[in-house]
Amino acid sequence: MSRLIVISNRVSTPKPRSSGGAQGGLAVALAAALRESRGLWFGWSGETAEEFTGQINMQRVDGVTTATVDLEEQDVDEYYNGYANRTLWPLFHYRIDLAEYDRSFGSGYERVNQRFAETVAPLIEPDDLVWVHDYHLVPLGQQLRRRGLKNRIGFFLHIPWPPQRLMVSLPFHERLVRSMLDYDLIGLQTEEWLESFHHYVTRELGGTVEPDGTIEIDGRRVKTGAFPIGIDPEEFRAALATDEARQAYDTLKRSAEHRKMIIGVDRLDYSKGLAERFHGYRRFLEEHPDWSGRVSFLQIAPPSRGEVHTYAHIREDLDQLSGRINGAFAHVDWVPIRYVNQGYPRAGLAGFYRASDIGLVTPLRDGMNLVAKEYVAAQDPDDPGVLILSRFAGAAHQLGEALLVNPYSKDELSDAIHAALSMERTERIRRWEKLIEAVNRDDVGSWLRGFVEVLRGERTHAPAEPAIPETA
Ligand SMILES: O=P(O)(O)OC[C@H]1O[C@H](O[C@H]2O[C@H](CO)[C@@H](O)[C@H](O)[C@H]2O)[C@H](O)[C@@H](O)[C@@H]1O
Ligand SMILES: O=c1ccn([C@@H]2O[C@H](COP(=O)(O)OP(=O)(O)O)[C@@H](O)[C@H]2O)c(=O)[nH]1
Repeated sequence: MSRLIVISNRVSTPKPRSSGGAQGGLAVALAAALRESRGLWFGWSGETAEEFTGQINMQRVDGVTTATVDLEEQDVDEYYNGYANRTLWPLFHYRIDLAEYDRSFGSGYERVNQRFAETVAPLIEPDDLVWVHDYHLVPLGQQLRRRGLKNRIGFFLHIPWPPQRLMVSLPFHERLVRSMLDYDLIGLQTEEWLESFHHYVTRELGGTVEPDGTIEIDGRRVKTGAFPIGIDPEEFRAALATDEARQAYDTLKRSAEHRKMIIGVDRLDYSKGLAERFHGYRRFLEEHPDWSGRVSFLQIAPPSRGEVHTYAHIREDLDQLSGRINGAFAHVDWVPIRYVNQGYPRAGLAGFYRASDIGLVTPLRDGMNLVAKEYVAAQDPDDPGVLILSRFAGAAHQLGEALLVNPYSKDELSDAIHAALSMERTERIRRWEKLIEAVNRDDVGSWLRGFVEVLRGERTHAPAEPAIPETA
């Protein structure tokens, strides 16, 4: 079997199983594939050095080899904080109003992609299968080809692909997309993003798309497909069975004092629709005063990408917004919103999800959203909670039995919260059974196998995606 080489901006260094170290499903699944193929995971260490030396820090933990490099501060500013998170992230989440372009971001991005390529290329053997991840590394395949690599190289984008009319607002967009033609396979999360990508390729590059998703441009053929990422439901249920999860469950239940609990868990990111969610909850409190003191909303929002100014601003906005809502509606013995700017380990989150009657997952745009799937996996089959899910999250394509909402509409959010709080147990069970079936079916293992089999040429194209229902 050929070795798998995974390349991504961040590398999740495995924690020894003996230490009981918790990791996300993605890291666990990739680690399993890397272990099986005796492969390698390469990326940025998350650290900076005064000068880029290309010195690789190799580690081998539980049969998984990781190789990381430090970047210069200027690299981090221009590549990670700059082009990746100030240019591509907002644009790809349809926020051209927030997208910034600076020539230095573009050159920093190219420089880091070149540095990654020159550092990792000597570690790659002729039979290896190379899998590049995400918007930080779009041109990496091209850089590897320039260094003579003939291997099969695949690329998976974890975030949405924007409509062609937005994509063209990116300076030098054609150059970026043409660099992708050096991959053998390009994967997106859903058919919707895949369609946008195909649309761009046909309209802007004059390419053609064959029925199996292969694109052809100037004699070059690249396979494309939708591969929805998932969680590892078994691993998540195991997290739920730990003492840490039980403690988290008890703490939240005790603090709720028989009130209904609503939970949101998101990185502090404008794409997650947190302000709109708070406004929707406020609308619910205004429209349903009978629920005053009988429901509590816990929003967990760990800070993210704090060096990017748009992220610092949302933090200030949400502090004010939650304060205003609590000021307007709280009683001496009840606050409507508990807003926590801190991250929790997954086992703790599993307990919090289980203790909550509603999972409120309302991003304005999201490649997938694994929190939605984790919330479903954590529920009690005999008395499950209700998932309220944005129709603009990739996860809505698989989780059509959630209450699907337009996250921009306060009214829809308010109505959905009311419907969820009033939903009969039989209806909650009926919906949850469909949801858990989808979570189990489209799990992280089938995502990984699906992509790798097509990249290896063992399968011709991605499995078909079930149609998204028109109504919730
Ligand atoms: O590495 P950070 O800058 O701290 O950001 C965290 C990750 O955010 C993005 O996640 C995406 O991937 C998820 C899994 O496929 C998906 O469910 C979610 O919708 C996406 O937003 C980003 O794409 C990752 O590279 C980051 O590591
Ligand atoms: O305090 C927290 C908040 C989030 N997460 C995890 O971070 C991931 C978030 O993934 P998602 O796809 O929902 O969004 P992203 O942050 O990747 O855009 C999920 O696995 C969460 O369980 C976590 O471990 N602790």
